[in-house]
Amino acid sequence: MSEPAPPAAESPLDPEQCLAAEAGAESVLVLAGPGTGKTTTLVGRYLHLLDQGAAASRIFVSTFTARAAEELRFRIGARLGEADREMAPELFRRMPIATLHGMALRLLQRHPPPGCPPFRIFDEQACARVVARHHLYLGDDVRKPTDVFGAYKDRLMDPAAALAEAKARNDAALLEAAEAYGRYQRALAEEGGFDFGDLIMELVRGLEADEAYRGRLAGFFDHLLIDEYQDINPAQERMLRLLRTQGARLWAVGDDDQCLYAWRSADPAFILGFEAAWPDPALYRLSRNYRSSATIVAAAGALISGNRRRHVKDQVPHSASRLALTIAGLDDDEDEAEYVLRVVRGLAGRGMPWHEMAVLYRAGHVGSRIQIRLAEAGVPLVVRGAGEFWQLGPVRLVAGLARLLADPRDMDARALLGHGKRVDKLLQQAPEKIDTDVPWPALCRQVGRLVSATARPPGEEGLQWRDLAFTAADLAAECADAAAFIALMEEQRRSLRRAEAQGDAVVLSTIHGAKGLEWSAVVVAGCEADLMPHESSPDLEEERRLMYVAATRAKRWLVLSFAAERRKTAVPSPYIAEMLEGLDEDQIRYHDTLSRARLHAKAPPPAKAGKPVRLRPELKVSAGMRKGRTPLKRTRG
Ligand SMILES: Nc1ncnc2c1ncn2[C@@H]1O[C@H](COP(=O)(O)OP(=O)(O)OP(=O)(O)O)[C@@H](O)[C@H]1O
Repeated sequence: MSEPAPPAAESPLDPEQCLAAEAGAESVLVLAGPGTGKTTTLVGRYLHLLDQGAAASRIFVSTFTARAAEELRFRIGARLGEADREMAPELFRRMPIATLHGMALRLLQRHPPPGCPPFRIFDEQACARVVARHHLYLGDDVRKPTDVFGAYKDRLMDPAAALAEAKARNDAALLEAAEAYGRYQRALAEEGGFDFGDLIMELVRGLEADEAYRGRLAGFFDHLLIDEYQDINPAQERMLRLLRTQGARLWAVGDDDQCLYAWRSADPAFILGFEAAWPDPALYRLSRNYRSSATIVAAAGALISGNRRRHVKDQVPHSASRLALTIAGLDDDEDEAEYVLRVVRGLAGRGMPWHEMAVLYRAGHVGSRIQIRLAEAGVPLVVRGAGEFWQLGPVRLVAGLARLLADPRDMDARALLGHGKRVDKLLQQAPEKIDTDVPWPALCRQVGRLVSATARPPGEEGLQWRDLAFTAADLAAECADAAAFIALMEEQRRSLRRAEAQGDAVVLSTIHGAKGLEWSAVVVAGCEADLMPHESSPDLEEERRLMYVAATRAKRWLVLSFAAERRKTAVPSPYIAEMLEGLDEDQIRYHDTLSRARLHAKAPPPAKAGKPVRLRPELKVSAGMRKGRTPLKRTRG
């Protein structure tokens, strides 16, 4: 990971933040909305503890991601530097600031519990290989097997407990999952592997089983400082409980409205029930939003008030700015990418550094067209989450297979396809399913359909897979022939690398990847009814929280964009209207009259005059595919 940029000097804490930072109770929860300075207060708490004589090595700080841990370490280091209290580098490096998984790993490696076997960490790919080797796929096409096994671990259930639950409920799908889980754990054990979920589970097992061991480990810490407490799951809560048995104080910050990880067993009940769950509890609230304009605070507040299961929080915007929120209703993803380019260039023209801008989206494929367009136009960018478009699994399969079918001697195409069961299956089916005697664009569309249909993983990931496969097929079909496509790919890959190499860059990220961050200008792209809330999500409150997190990353400029067609006719997300409810007319700006019409129309108006209208019958080729696009204009920008 690259080193984070030096943090800006931090402001002194306000009175509410000071009270929270200096709280004396045994269990403290600081409950507050976005931008109210929770992380800032956590840094303040840390410094306060040092002032009180606490040793840095005995203050454990947990963050949600490893990147956040590094940023926090940096922020604390900078504050100590400002106060001429620099730490010895070795001490600084060893400060226990990590994710809860990271801390479990550290403890297991340095102080293994009695009976814990030596282990290697298996990352996501290694775990997927175990699943493939042992055919641990589940009949239910909704969730990935490793997610299902992970969810058991998040609830501290071993295979025996999973089996008992399945039998008690007499549920065939649960039984299948529990049996597969048992085989997965046996396979991991044979290879001496621990996956991520095993770390906390093993540590908890050791702490629970052995009182002396528990006493020793719990004796390491006097303070546990937990950021993003809303995303804690049962296994993590248990770990904290056990690490407190020697009297460590718990100090947590969180916002139930930003709980985004229910699918990883995060449970807002932990933050909602904090006071009943911990000894000598004290609740502190922060009410001043230092991040966002009055407009953004009002719009986000109106949105989140639609959720029922939450703590209601009043927020006072520190900034009185009523700068308007912009709504842009575009024709399609290509038009949206072009629009985003205009927005970022416009802001850069007004002097805003690139790194103060972000484009956020619910589903990775929404970002792909934008990623390519910005890179092509020479805008420096970094992609968080999914990564470079041409390296993504389904994209490589489409590009590789289309090129290989067009020219069986194209060795680069073979390399692009890679190897594995999925590739074998595709190559086996291609001669039967694909007519190679058709022009290049039609060939690409057939390949897109085949990749989407045959090689798709289950669940939401499968929907993303489908969309990425179709986006890649669309881009390929826009070229005249395979040679033109190869040239396009190369040029775009080069511009993406060039764009990434520069330090000052626009961030493109999924909303999940934007947690805890802030930018002066944020475009939330793909605000459409089937993406926000996502069509595959059963939890509408969590979907609204996602939109809330996206909107509240913005300091001054917030743009919500939607397309009238994204492979099929699309309608705006209901969340846009919910946000506008909180605003006055002067706080809303429409990109153009069509955007206003599209937002308020019962049936979406047609595309702008002068643009070729994509005909619905073409969609019959395949749900989700479209044909007849104009060639990518190589001269624009
Ligand atoms: N007392 C203060 N005075 C001025 N600015 C502040 C103060 N406290 C926090 N800020 C600023 O407010 C912004 C948000 O702070 P921070 O990231 O700590 O909020 P947060 O509550 O953790 O947000 P989120 O929940 O969205 O992650 C930052 O730019 C921070 O510098």
